[in-house]
Amino acid sequence: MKIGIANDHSAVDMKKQVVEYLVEKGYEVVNYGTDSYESCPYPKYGEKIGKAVADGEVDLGVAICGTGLGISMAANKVHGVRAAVCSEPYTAKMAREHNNANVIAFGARVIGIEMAKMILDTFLGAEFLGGRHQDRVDMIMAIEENQ
Ligand SMILES: O=C[C@H](O)[C@H](O)[C@H](O)COP(=O)(O)O
Repeated sequence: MKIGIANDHSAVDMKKQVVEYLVEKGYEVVNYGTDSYESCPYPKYGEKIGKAVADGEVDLGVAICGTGLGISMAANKVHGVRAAVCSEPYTAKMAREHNNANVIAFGARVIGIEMAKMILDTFLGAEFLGGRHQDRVDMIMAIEENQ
């Protein structure tokens, strides 16, 4: 499975640790930046990871900023993206099983690397359940179509 990852300046160190972890686990990881500590706008990186997922360059995305909020908001503006901010594993599991999230986001200023690893393990190990959840996800995507 190919995982894309993008972050702003607040999450460079966490991104490096996450990439190392995912590569160790056997995932192919594509880094969309930033790798600089210089202040930068999170919407740029939210759009990058959103487009990478929407265009099928990667199977799933990881988005990290200070809180996970801004970068996920930006990613969610890309057609076809369902980005979910998670600070613990239960939400990460539901994000995949119920919401078919294709981008997971978290905050480098909110959680530590060990929690990030647990969240990623849970998210990447879960599968969309379909059924009644498919209808609801279809309704989310229909909102985009109707704009
Ligand atoms: O949602 C936004 C993110 O948490 C950003 O990482 C944060 O706003 C950046 O803040 P600062 O410019 O103070 O580093």
